[in-house]
Amino acid sequence: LLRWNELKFSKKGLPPGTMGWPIFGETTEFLKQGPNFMKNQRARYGSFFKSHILGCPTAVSMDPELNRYILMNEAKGLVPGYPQSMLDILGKCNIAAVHGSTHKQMRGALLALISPTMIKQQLLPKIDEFMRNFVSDWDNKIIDIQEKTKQMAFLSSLKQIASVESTSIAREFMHEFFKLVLGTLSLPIDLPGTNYRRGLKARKIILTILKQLIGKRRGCQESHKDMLAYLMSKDDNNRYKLSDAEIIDQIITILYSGYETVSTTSMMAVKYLHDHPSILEELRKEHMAIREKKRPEDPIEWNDLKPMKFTRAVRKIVIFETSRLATIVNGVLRKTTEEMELNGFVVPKGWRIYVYTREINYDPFIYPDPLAFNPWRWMDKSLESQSNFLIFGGGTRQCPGKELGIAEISTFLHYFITRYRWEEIGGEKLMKFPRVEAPNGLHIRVSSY
Ligand code: HEM
Repeated sequence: LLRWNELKFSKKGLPPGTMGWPIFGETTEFLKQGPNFMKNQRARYGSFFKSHILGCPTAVSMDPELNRYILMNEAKGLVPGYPQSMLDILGKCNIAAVHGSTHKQMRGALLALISPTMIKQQLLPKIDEFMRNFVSDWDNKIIDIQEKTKQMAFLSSLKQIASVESTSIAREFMHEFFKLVLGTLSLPIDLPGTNYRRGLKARKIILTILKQLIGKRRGCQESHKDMLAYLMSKDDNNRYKLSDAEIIDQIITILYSGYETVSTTSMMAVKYLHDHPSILEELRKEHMAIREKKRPEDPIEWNDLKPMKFTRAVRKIVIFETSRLATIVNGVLRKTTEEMELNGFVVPKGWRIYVYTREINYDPFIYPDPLAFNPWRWMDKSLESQSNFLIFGGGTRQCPGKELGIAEISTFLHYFITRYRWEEIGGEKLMKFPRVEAPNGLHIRVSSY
């Protein structure tokens, strides 16, 4: 069978590599060996090789030049290649499901919602209020920081989107949203009891909740200041007039894209800071200095996040060094809409392309002593502007939520480290691949500082 499968994919010009078993390909090896699978294949076949993983013939690129080309050239037929289960559940108007002018329209509408001006004037006050309340009653408790950061990422977004907080709607929405996320990461088998089926059901319930919210807003005179109000606004300030279906998928996009990225980065920042007490102390000193200039009820403002020397470093600690070392995002997926030549090889139509960026994070030439948690390396600004800095993706789909994500995580850490000290209960497993997660949670004992 292995031989037969290799022959089936031995068309002239394809990139080198192996395809594994019919149907299953090399998925088991990929998931079991993790990053070593990719490293071994690269050692044998070079930085551009073929494989068959997660249900699709796939060309894997670990070549920096080629990665850049792929990310910049969506118009040449290199469109997002996320799994069908994900697109079914996230909706037809989801940003990863649309291309060309529709993508421009949806991305433009999103950028207008989360621009620096919007963050400064509207979102940060909401984030601040949310974070200070969210961490307010953790004293003397044992908490699962993984569970808490997941709730934090979701509920903070929901507050920014629809000013909904700690109500029964928020709880129901969160419950369904967690099922939706699981569904997007599962095999698309639509049978009773599968995560995929549950995810589709959760989408239906979420649609009903959002339609009711939109209907209520239309029926009342009260004015709101949140993302939903902006999306629904008919005045000239809103250049992008979206249909209700588009508004709903846009909201699901915002919730989904900022969920695992923000929650996992926050959890891992708490973990790394716990493991590096001297870095935590330095960080805390600076944050205490911000607090001392304020009354207890004063919020964190844009200016607190921007110019201060150390807060700049905080941004980097939480986002860049944590994302680099933990590799929150292993890479991004594209697919070919037609047969094309890449690096002198032929990639057939419909193949998936895995722009696998994980190994860049541990390249000792870019990051000396790459396995050390050393936030100060990011004080050298040129690291961030390098073309192989792909923590937030690159090209036409580079993350539009970068500043918002940074603002959320920074504010969370501000309130957490200025109010509390914490210790890990210890001994809990932490997985780094294929996703960063603590299968049994990450429990910490929190006490006031
Ligand atoms: C630490 C936080 C974050 C990280 C590491 C991160 C990372 C990424 C990466 C790697 C991509 C590229 C995906 C691709 O090329 O296919 C991306 C795209 C995207 N991100 Fe983020 N992200 C973060 C936070 C956020 C937040 C808070 C939002 C909220 C709105 C967001 C919204 C998006 C959207 C909508 C896209 C798709 C853009 C498009 O297709 O045009 N992200 N992000």
